[in-house]
Amino acid sequence: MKPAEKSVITANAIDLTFQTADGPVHALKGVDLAINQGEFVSFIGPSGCGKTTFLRTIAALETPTGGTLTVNGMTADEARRARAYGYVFQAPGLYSWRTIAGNISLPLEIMGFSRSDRAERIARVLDLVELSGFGGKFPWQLSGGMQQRASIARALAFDADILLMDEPFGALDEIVRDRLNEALLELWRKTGKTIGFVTHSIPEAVYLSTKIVVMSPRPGRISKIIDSPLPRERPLDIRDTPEFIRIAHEVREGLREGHGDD
Ligand SMILES: Nc1ncnc2c1ncn2[C@@H]1O[C@H](COP(=O)(O)OP(=O)(O)OP(=O)(O)O)[C@@H](O)[C@H]1O
Repeated sequence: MKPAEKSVITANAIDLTFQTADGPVHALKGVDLAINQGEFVSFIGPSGCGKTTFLRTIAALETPTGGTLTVNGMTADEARRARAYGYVFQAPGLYSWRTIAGNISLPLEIMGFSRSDRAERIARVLDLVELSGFGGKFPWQLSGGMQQRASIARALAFDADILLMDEPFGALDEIVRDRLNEALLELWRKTGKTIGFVTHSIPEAVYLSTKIVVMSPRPGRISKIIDSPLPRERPLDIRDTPEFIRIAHEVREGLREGHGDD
């Protein structure tokens, strides 16, 4: 097997049922997926189809009620303890009383990195997200897009080779989102990380991904997996090409089919 084809996340028949006061909620049913090293995988689907739950399951923030999941050959729980991934939430979640550098430093402090190692890592990740020079600022001094870049820097600081991102740009306007999409692709190409990315946006999923996982609700399941033939180098205007429009159409069809049994 070529190194590029090594599966880093493997899900087999994952089921997850939440017990609620109103009865069981089948958030995931029979989810099978292999994510290879260096892939950029987007999860798209209507509200409630289990995108966040699946990402949280990979990160051992939820425990499946059935099936098996491995991350870097470990259980999700072992992978979490081995710090196999960074996790980026929808809201930047930066502490207002800490500077940007201080926010990035916090998990590193908890993990016991030395002061000089922390300083070196903070400088490197700020550079990666193009925020060099902003380390001394407080979150409220930065725009929403810059704050989200800072939260990505925080997730990158301990060098995990997997990055899990739950709709990180959902709250941003389209122009800022375009810029961050470009920056994220650039970062992905530079670092070779494996990325799992939740989105509601078809163009965002098609622009970013090597693989698009279309999900459908009740119960949450994968209805279609689309491997993108687009090159890894993607200027924004690739969105006007027939190939891009064809893939976007395929995703839209997948979403429609997933709704067929509603
Ligand atoms: N902790 C929980 N307890 C009970 N039900 C939950 C819990 N977390 C999620 N659910 C339910 O599981 C289903 C899947 O939710 P999930 O948040 O994963 O969907 P999603 O596709 O990410 O939705 P959205 O796009 O709105 O974020 C939903 O019906 C949701 O209400």
